[in-house]
Amino acid sequence: MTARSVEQHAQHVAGLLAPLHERPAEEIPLGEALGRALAADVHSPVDLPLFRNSQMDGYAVDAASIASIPAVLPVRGVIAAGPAGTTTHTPGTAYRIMTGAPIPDGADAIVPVEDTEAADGQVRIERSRTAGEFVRERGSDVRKGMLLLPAGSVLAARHIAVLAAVGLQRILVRPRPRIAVITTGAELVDAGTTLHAGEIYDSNGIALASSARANGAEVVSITRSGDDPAEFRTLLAEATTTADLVLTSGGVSMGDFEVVKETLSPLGGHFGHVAMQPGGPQGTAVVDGTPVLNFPGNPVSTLISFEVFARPEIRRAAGLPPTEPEELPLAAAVTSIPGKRQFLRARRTDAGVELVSGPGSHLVAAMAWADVLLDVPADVTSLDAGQLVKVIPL
Ligand SMILES: Nc1nc2c(c(=O)[nH]1)N[C@H]1C(S)=C(S)[C@@H](COP(=O)(O)OP(=O)(O)OC[C@H]3O[C@@H](n4cnc5c(N)ncnc54)[C@H](O)[C@@H]3O)O[C@H]1N2
Ligand code: MOO
Repeated sequence: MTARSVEQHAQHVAGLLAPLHERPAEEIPLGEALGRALAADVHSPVDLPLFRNSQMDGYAVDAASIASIPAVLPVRGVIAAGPAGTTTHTPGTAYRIMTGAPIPDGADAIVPVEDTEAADGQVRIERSRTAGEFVRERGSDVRKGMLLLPAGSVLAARHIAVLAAVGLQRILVRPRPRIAVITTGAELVDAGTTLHAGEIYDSNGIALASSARANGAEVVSITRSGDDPAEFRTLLAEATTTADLVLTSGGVSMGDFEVVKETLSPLGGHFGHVAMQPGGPQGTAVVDGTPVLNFPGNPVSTLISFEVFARPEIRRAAGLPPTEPEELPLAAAVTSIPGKRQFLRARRTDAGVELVSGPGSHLVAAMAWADVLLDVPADVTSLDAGQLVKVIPL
């Protein structure tokens, strides 16, 4: 059986995952919007600042009255930031005013308190100010109706700040793909369980779920099946009721207990080899109308399969920008397997990109130490020190 290329399999996966991109935008509270992508342009419903206000704690005056200094002006009152009626300025007088408080109509400058001395209902001003100084004009930041943030903006705290400042409570964002994770293997147990001979901790469940979340997905369930096809089929049926995409790990290769392959092959699943390492054995299926990606069980294979096949589609569905590969020099020469695209674990150093491990797909600690995958094309078997190479940021 000839292996598919990575590009061919990625294209096949993209076709299966097309429904992820058709889900409608959803309206959510602003407080839950961190990291979400705006589904539509947001225009400001108001001017910002909302009203003309003081930039300093000090005195609201008219610049003309303090043109010659020192000037001594009667203080007509105190204006705090907060609910207030309108006040009107009389030339030659001052109001004590706080930062953010509305400026009296007719006042055109604020004198910071540091440049003043108050006594007996009067203020002595030691320094002139020109009209407009320390005055925050209404609409000087944004005008009502102006584009605040374009569709596609991925909301960071600063974006949420301005949406809150204009008083928006709910916003329209791209939906998060709902993902279910099923791990398989009779050897798997939860952390915190006493290990018996032959057992290992299930790391792929939490790893795939974390990968999905890190790329904008909502994880609806993480479950685990032993090697019994009926058990796996039941979990799958449950998963497809809530998920837009199911990710599985393990059970896809050439062993006697390949629960995923055994269950899904008769249901029209496709299982075969992709010319890559790690991540060679791959499966795909559509179950009850829901796409299912079947990644190999080795911990590094599972994570790299996610990076290569699932991450681009999940990010796109969530409205997140793609992770762009980088070109960096190689610290030391590298050899690679002929005929397979290799994704080697590496990290950026001052000397260039450096491998952190050999190619073994069980080396889960080395995967953690990597910050990039060195992407070696299938037809390349050696790379020289200093050569520019393609890396995929993790
Ligand atoms: N005769 C052949 N054997 C294998 C081939 C092959 O082509 N011919 N391919 C190898 C490659 S490459 C990979 S990758 C694995 C894929 O195997 P499966 O997807 O069937 O995965 P399992 O056999 O279930 O597990 C492989 C390995 O990973 C460990 N594992 C599985 N699930 C988890 C988990 N949730 N958390 C932590 N570790 C997990 C499992 O214990 C095994 O060690 O097949 C090769 N064999
Ligand atoms: O291709 Mo498998 O995923 O190396 O270990």
